[in-house]
Amino acid sequence: MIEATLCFPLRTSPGDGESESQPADDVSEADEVLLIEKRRGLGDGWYNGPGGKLEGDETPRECAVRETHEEVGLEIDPADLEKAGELTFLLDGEVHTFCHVFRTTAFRGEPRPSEEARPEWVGVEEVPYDRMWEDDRLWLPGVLEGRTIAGEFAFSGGEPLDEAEFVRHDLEWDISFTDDG
Ligand SMILES: Nc1ncnc2c1[nH]c(=O)n2[C@H]1C[C@H](O)[C@@H](COP(=O)(O)OP(=O)(O)OP(=O)(O)O)O1
Repeated sequence: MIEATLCFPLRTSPGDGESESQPADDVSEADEVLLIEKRRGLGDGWYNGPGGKLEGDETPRECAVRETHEEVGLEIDPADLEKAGELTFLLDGEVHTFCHVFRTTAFRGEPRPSEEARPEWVGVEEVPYDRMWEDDRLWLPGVLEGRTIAGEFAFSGGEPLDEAEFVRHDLEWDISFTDDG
């Protein structure tokens, strides 16, 4: 089983008379989310949050910080990540990937592209779900509203996961995580 992370930085778009966007004080104020267009690997060409697989003995929180920095250059204090979800992706009845989802309104730097990803700020009401994993439209809107989710998503048809058929899902909202990563 692969253990992976996704991270969704959120900010407030510039108001009248302001030239720059600001990190939001909390999720309810945020109206833009940083997505990436993936340039390689699983989900190549699709939009997603920055993230990827855990390496060595790092924690999910450390992984989300490292992947966000590697992919788009933002710096995040691990303590500023809020655990928002636990997603289990099944392929042909077996757990393929367990994914920890984080969001944050506190980060430093400006996003820049990398070999792995092209970053793009998008309005939380304009997320391009037709260019994302099919399951994202089921859970990401709630995560961007500040809710928590435990979800199970079943795919069928063999590897690779991003070419398999999405067949079933089960969602539980507003849960407290026993382990916040
Ligand atoms: N079904 C679904 N919906 C939404 N997001 C995902 C899935 N399946 C997934 O695997 N994912 C996410 C989980 C991870 O964040 C990425 C996949 O990670 P990947 O790009 O393979 O990991 P990296 O460590 O960045 O890869 P390399 O650096 O080794 O290329 O997609």
